[in-house]
Amino acid sequence: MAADNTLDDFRITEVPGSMFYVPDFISHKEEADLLKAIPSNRWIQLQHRRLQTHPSSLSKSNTLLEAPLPAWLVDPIISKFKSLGLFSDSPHHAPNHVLINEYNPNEGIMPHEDGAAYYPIVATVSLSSTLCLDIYEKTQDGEETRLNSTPKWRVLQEPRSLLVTCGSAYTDTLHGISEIEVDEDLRADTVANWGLLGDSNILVDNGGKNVRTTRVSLTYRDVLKVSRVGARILGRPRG
Ligand SMILES: O=C(O)CCC(=O)C(=O)O
Ligand SMILES: [Fe+2]
Repeated sequence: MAADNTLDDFRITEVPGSMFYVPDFISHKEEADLLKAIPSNRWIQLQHRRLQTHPSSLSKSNTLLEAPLPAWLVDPIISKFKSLGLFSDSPHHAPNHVLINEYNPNEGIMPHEDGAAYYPIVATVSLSSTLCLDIYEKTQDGEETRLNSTPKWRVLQEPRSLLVTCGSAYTDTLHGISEIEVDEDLRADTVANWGLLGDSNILVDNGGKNVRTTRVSLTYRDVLKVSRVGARILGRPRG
């Protein structure tokens, strides 16, 4: 990413609402440093991926106990967000929560919405492997909101890239990662962010296929409800 780029240079115009894809958002060295810094003892193993949350997971009422993010999750990523103006309109003007997901080949995440616990912006940094994020349109059927069973768009996430989803792209769609080993039929007319990719030639040379290896994603969000109870326990006066 060049220093004079603005977020609008990276808009995925095919997807309504606001979605942006920034290739090479971080360097190879920054990627390697992040992978090394991820603590090996904080993973929670799920059936189809493993994950960890920083500074901690949300309570049942979707409240975050106020605590700083670890330094390695702040620099360089949040400084780079600031230079793009990301999170400037969100309540805390910066992300306060990071979810780290790790997917082996054949692993993924079911279509879902990120929901109302967060301000409607999510910024995802991808590490190690390329894969496709499937985006589904919600359709209104009378009172009922339904999910179309086939993805409407596919966004390819390369290692070191940033994907930003906000506005109606956040509220009116679902996203998921299919549990496959190879993403196929990757072409200009099937990948929404094709023109923004860092290296589309590698896909062309590979017959439109991407063979997945293990991918790690860092999803940055601003949790709306923050409790200061932790600060009080640490000795701040009440009231
Ligand atoms: O790994 C990703 O890119 C998506 C993760 C995700 O959707 C989530 O954690 O809510
Ligand atoms: Fe999500």
